Amino acid sequence: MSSVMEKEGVSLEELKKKMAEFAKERDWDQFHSPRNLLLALVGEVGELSEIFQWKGEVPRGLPDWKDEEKQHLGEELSDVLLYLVRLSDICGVDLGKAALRKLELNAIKYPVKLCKGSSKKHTQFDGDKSNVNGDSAAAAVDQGHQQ
Ligand SMILES: Nc1ccn([C@H]2C[C@H](O)[C@@H](COP(=O)(O)OP(=O)(O)OP(=O)(O)O)O2)c(=O)n1
Repeated sequence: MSSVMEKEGVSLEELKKKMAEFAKERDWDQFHSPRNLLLALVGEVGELSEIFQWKGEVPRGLPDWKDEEKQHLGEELSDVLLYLVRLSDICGVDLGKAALRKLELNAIKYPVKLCKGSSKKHTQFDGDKSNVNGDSAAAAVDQGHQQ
């Protein structure tokens, strides 16, 4: 166990394999259907939200939180991540690739020159709307990948 906890970095692929092993050893594949995993994920997002509930805004880095509170936060964040990784796997989606593609789409939808310092949604930008059309952004990203 200590070797796992001392590890510096972890990949989505590793988490995917560990979740698959975890489920297989327990004969839980039967329960890990897309819908069940989605509901479990949403439940864990609820548990994560409870940690922040009624606290008001909290400063970045959570400097005033006790170690136990931060550890609990790490556990709930992990539950969300693990169910998300498992849901993606069971749905046949390569989450790492999908996330990288989405980052590229986001960069096209939110060009620095239009949105720097603004939290507006891309549909609210003035100016060149051709830059912020989701379909054309997707086509541009996918064409780039084919070249
Ligand atoms: N059928 C299941 C049940 C659990 N888990 C794994 C994924 C989560 O990381 C964690 C969730 O376990 P619990 O449902 O016991 O939830 P918590 O860990 O949040 O515990 P509690 O609800 O008691 O706070 O266990 C899983 O993969 N498949």
